[in-house]
Amino acid sequence: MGEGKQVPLFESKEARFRLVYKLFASTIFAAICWIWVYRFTNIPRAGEQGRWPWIAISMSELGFGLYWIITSCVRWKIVFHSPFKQRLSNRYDEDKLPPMDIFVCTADPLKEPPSLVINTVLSVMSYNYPPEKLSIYLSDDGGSELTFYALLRASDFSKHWLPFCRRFNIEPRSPEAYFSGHHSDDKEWLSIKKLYEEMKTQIESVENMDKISEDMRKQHRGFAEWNSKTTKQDHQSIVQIIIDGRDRSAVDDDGFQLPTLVYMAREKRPNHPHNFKAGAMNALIRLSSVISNAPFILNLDCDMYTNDADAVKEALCFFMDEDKGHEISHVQFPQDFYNITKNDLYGNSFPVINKLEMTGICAHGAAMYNGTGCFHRRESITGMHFKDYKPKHDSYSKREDKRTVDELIDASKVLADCTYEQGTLWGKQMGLVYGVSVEDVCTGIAIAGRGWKSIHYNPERPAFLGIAPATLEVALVQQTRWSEGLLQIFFSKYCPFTYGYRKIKLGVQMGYCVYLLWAPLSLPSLCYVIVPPICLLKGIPLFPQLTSLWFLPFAYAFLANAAYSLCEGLSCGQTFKGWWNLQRMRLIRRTTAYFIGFVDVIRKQLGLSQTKFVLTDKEASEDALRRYEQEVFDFGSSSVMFTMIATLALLNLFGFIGGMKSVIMDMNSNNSSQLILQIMLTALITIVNKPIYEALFIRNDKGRFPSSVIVKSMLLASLTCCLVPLL
Ligand SMILES: O=c1ccn([C@@H]2O[C@H](COP(=O)(O)OP(=O)(O)O[C@H]3O[C@H](CO)[C@@H](O)[C@H](O)[C@H]3O)[C@@H](O)[C@H]2O)c(=O)[nH]1
Ligand SMILES: [Mn+2]
Repeated sequence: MGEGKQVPLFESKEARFRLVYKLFASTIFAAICWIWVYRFTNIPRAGEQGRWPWIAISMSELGFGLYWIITSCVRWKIVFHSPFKQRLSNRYDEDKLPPMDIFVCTADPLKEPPSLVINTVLSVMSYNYPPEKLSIYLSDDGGSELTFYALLRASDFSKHWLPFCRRFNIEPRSPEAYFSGHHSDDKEWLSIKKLYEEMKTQIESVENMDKISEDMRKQHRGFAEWNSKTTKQDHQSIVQIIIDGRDRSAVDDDGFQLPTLVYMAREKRPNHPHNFKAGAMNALIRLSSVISNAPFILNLDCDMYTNDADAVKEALCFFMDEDKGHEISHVQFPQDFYNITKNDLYGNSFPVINKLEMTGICAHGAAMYNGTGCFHRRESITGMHFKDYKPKHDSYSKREDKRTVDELIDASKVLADCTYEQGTLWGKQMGLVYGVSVEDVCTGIAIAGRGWKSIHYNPERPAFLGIAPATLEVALVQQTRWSEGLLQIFFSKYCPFTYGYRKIKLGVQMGYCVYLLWAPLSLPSLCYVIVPPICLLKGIPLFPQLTSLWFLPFAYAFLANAAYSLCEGLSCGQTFKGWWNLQRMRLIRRTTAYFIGFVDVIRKQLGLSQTKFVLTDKEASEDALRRYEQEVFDFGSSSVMFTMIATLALLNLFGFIGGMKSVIMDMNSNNSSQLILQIMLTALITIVNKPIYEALFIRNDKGRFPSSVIVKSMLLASLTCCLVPLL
């Protein structure tokens, strides 16, 4: 304290050895160009056999090559940021720290059980931060009195939980996560555990009954908001201030003030589009500006509990740095999950994305906003341009709002009404952007375009942990929504290249495209798994001979890329098997979810369908959970995507068998030696797909393919093979 120029509250370090990467990447690029030349100079002449497959494969390789260039962009420069929370504590007394508003979003008491939601809420209530400066808002798009009931119970429990957390300085502070990982015989410990179990049992029994008894209803006037006509899609705005942080009697067992706790279910009417999470967030931004109006906002999904009680302080180090803090709009922590199994069968976790790619984009000044685990500056998320922003250097004194709770509720309710946004800029230039199903990424682009800088911060210990999809179907549905929403952004006015022109650095524009272009990536991928096996069956060669010089770039590009990606995965903490599993999931995603996402975007562009948001299931059946934990594929439903997966796997198996047959029967001919690379490709796809054949032919449990899928895929694949000779 007191030194002339103050030491910074965070530092940024550039990763070393980038030159080595750049050299290596140049060699791959050379190989890619060589392949392009080969494709271009060897096109079969019109009328010659195999002209169209050749053109298709060439286009795919052009697509893959261009995409590769984008992905290497996010690896060009890597910058790691680290905050100094001790310096923050030394510099600011507790009462000088800024208030913080925390938004938790939930949307469905069945897919997101209230017992899960309140664990997230309790974890953020118990931050190592002055509780009177925290205000927690729960947005319930499910409009469910079960969730409201659970939140009431949690507010009672917090009176015991907060002192317990403080006294024993425990981690993590989600009671469920804490108790499932710790044991003690201490008396106080056992008694708090008992209290938690009691609360949980009660909440779960209410969840099971699916209604609130009259007795319980009498306990809080808030229940009067629900009647027999209230449904998820049709109800008035409900706002309840469960704990008023200004109320001197709202204290925990140790006599410390409790954080403010607010429940909100914004108005829903069947004829009003509610814009999903973006709509909920915008209502929260307005509502909180009346009730607490903190300068910083933390946004969490309801399944993301905080795993680091100091996360708020760490984030503030970035915002409050005297030198650079005022330019920063948001600090994004990576999405990590607590239910990832060792080898991550469905590739749900993103170690390489979190550690490398996101830091690679951020190195150019703007971090993606990923919807959860993100701290925002209120002005920037509301829509202000950086150039209009006047940093406030005064300390953050407590707001003295003399209004009563009822007055506050009345003043804020209208802000959550359907009609409030009509004729305003909300969803366009204010708040989160409407109209795309990945509102978070789009909003991040909008904010960067307004001149703000932002930070992606990946701490050693994950600061937030959520639930990853436990079944393949749920995982693919989520990937469909993402790929579709991301491509929608590319085609919208927020396309980084046009919207960001001269406003966002080229590195960031390209970096975003790694994700925005997931959906179109499905086209070359599909081509690569369909055309080669079909051509094999017909004996049409598509790749150079083993003895030809042209073989080299193919071998090098493939092997060097695979080796690099393996090293990258291992260095980011993946296991070898985890990396292998991810390659399979990439193949599956690109040929199913991304393709469906692509088709949906085209339909939307043509005005044939509307934006939707399929909520990710946070619960799975016991049977499904067992398979998930044992890392056994779950194909047990008749999704279209499963038929696609099985058909493509069979097609490659048939292609491989057909190719082998023709080589063996025709050992010495020139043609068969030209087919070797193609056979190797189908063989590789077949090896990667091993679990799919098992689920088709060998397995007997509920996770195998349903017979309808087996029949359909067999028919489709064999029909294709039979039709080939006619082509
Ligand atoms: O109408 C809605 C729909 C969703 N949500 C909430 O949005 C969050 C994200 O939904 P989820 O089904 O868990 O989607 P994910 O794919 O897991 O979420 C990621 O991707 C979304 C965009 O597709 C972002 O909104 C999320 O923040 C980001 O974590 C959850 O808390 C939901 O409760 C709402 O509040 N209202
Ligand atoms: Mn989620």
